[in-house]
Amino acid sequence: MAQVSIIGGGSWGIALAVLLRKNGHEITVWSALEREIAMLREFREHKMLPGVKLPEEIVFTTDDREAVEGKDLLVMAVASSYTRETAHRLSSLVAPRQKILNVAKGIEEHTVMTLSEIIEQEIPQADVAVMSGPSHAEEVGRGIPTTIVVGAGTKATAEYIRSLFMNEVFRVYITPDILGMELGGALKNVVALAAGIADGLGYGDNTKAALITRGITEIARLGTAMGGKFETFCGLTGIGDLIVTCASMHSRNRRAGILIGQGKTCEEAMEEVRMVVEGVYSAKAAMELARKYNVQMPIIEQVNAVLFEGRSAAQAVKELMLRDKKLEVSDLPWPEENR
Ligand SMILES: NC(=O)C1=CN([C@@H]2O[C@H](COP(=O)(O)OP(=O)(O)OC[C@H]3O[C@@H](n4cnc5c(N)ncnc54)[C@H](OP(=O)(O)O)[C@@H]3O)[C@@H](O)[C@H]2O)C=CC1
Ligand SMILES: O=C(CO)COP(=O)(O)O
Repeated sequence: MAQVSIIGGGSWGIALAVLLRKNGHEITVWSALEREIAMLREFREHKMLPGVKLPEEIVFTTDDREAVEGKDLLVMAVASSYTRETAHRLSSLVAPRQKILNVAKGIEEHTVMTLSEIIEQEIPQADVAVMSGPSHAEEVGRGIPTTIVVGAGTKATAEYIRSLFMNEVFRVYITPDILGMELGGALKNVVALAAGIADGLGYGDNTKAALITRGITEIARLGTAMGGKFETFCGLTGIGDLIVTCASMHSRNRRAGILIGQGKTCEEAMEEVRMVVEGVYSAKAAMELARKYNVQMPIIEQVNAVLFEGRSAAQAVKELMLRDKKLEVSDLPWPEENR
């Protein structure tokens, strides 16, 4: 049995707390917000996971020391915009090579760093790993079969973390390609906003399939230019997570996109969804990275224009449809060129 702390009491952190408790581990849930902890203690349920009872044995705390000291694993489940300040706050309490698993998805806007890079910068003594894949908290909380990937700096760390999480409804794969995983997880949220916008405009399955397929092409183009492995973008943390996020009503990014497609502003949509819409924060960072690595990301460019420059959603779709004519796969030769 391991001692695990979940850092952040949002829906994903709580779903993972319930899963890990079912696997027999001792769980502490930490939040920076006293009010969140008081509600979880009192109601033993998270508002976004109705019907998922939080076992009595889970300890809830706002005490940093209680959350960190002596734990076998810290699961960083705060929204990406709080990753740096939370890591900074807890840093001095983290022991050398203490394991930290980031489960949030995002890229920091002003530094364009991935979340594991931020944690490593703030807590250099930690052994940092990531977990990502198609996994809505609402379904994991209900024990619906789910597959996911753990990436780590060593195989031993990845295998250890897998041993804590894996059970008959939660299958865990492992990989050394942390960068590819994190880029896939962050960038799919921006494409999911586009998929939601298309739904909000009343478009259909053809449009959705186009956005998913061309979206993963964009993600892989940037991701491989940055050093991620192409195969990772074809896997659970790439196309897998993109499909689930573009297709599911559980997705906050898709739901925010639908509202924007229906005519709401970005701020109004975020207000209405009332949970973290990570794609809005990753969109600008993605554009910055596209410029830095000199790759084309037309869908992500149009999402930025709609979110931040006042372009109408319908105009953005028109611009995507009428952009320069292209080959589908850029380096396939024509028969006549081989003669
Ligand atoms: N929900 C899902 O299905 C999945 C979510 N994720 C990722 O997990 C991350 C968290 O998402 P989710 O749990 O759904 O988000 P929620 O909107 O449910 O919760 C927001 C998170 O932000 C934290 N937070 C809010 N204010 C502060 C603060 N001042 N300081 C520190 N932390 C704060 C909350 O902590 P607290 O509650 O303690 O206040 C909570 O962990 C996101 O990056 C998301 O992309 C990944 C896979 C699945
Ligand atoms: O990452 C997720 C599922 O894998 C959750 O996506 P949303 O943040 O859009 O809800």
